[in-house]
Amino acid sequence: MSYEIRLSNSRGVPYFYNTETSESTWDRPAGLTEEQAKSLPGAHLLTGGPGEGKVRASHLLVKHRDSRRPSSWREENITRSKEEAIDILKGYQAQIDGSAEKFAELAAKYSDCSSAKNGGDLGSFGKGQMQKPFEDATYALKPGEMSDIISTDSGVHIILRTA
Ligand SMILES: O=C(O)CN(Cc1ccccc1)C(=O)c1nc(-c2ccccc2)[nH]c1C(=O)O
Repeated sequence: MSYEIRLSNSRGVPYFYNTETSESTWDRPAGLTEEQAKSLPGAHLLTGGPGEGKVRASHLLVKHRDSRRPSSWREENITRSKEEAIDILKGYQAQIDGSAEKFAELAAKYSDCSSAKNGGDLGSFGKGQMQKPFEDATYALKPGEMSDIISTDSGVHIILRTA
């Protein structure tokens, strides 16, 4: 029997879809353990649903030549080293000095992420949606707190958790 987890558009909650019989069930089908359900396609939909486990964050991303995509709205071809990117981000961190307003102002001006146009705001997300180092750092923050500098395949970031 092969299943996958899908998100119901009408109810905004996940359901189990049997890919052989095309049957859908809200509850975990008999014979499918909780452990097995966690490894199904779409299993990330089982946690971090609306209101449950979701977080909201903004970030300031500085890319470098080893970023997976060393290009951004700010700079066509990013050649700075990771060390240079960290130094630049440390400069912003000092200017921000814990201020959410300053964070949004500098993210809008300097972030290499397309979210710069929203002052760095990424909106809400649940587990399994962002790169793991980014997700872990965000979930470790309380709302209103800022991370230290973290690194992902995209570059180096400072995160402000907002909800
Ligand atoms: O890594 C890649 O191959 C390209 N990406 C991924 C990407 C590209 C566009 C929008 C979101 C993510 C980025 O480099 C990237 N990652 C992010 C990102 C990383 C962590 C959390 C949120 C956004 N933003 C960007 C961007 O250009 O705007």
